[in-house]
Amino acid sequence: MKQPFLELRDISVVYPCPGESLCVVNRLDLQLEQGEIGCLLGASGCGKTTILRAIAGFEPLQSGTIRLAGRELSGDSQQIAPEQRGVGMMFQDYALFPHLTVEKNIGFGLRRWNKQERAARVDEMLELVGLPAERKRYPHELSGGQQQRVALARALAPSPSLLLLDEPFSNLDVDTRERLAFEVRDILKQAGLTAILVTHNQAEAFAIADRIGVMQQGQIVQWGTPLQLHEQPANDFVADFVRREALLSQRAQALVRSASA
Ligand SMILES: Nc1ncnc2c1ncn2[C@@H]1O[C@H](COP(=O)(O)OP(=O)(O)OP(=O)(O)O)[C@@H](O)[C@H]1O
Repeated sequence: MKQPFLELRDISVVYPCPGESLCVVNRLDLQLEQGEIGCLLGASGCGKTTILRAIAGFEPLQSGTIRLAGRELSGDSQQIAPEQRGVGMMFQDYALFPHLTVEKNIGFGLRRWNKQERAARVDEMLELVGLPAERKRYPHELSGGQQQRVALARALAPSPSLLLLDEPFSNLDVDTRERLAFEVRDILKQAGLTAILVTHNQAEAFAIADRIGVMQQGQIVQWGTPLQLHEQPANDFVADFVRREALLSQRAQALVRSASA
């Protein structure tokens, strides 16, 4: 039987707290095929970031296994170090180096590459995110949206097998975040990358994801396409969550229209 590209099987993550332990991720399953964009959507504190940290190797599992591209990353038998997982990360605060130009920021993870290969890869990434003219600028000379595109280029440059995006748009204004969500989807699809995005913003999830997991208290209540969540919510919690934002994103509207055409 064909294995999924990314598989989280029955994983639990527990934080030690004074007097008791806090089970933040509770026997969770998740599967993603190569080239798919998954999204974990849920209220603050439901465990979204913890799942990304477990995939990246920063949080040990209490139980369960994480496999990527046929390799066990975390499980009973082994715990691969974060830098050996082939997993890239991108966060909400850009985390760009302020004293480095755009091209040096993008090339930062390629220091072991030879000079020509590194320069060619940086050029390719600048083209991909549409910023070749900004290559000599410093982060403070760019808009928030441009900075986030540099952060994306830097995360993609070493060709990770999987990209994790933790609330990447939350520091941006509403118009920019919606536009950038669509742009990022296009860039990821062009690069053929498998990715997981974490957000509590439904419009963002619908704009970017092939599959969305609605989370509640450390579990995924429903894992489905945007259309499935919208048309066949698994229970009242999912229905309320999906309905909560009165205006659906443009993509959700387009999906509903094309399905009923
Ligand atoms: N290192 C830690 N030690 C103890 N508890 C933690 C730790 N990190 C997170 N938690 C707790 O675990 C729970 C889940 O946190 P997590 O950051 O995964 O949630 P989240 O869904 O990403 O929330 P948000 O949307 O606010 O970022 C929260 O109750 C949080 O307070």
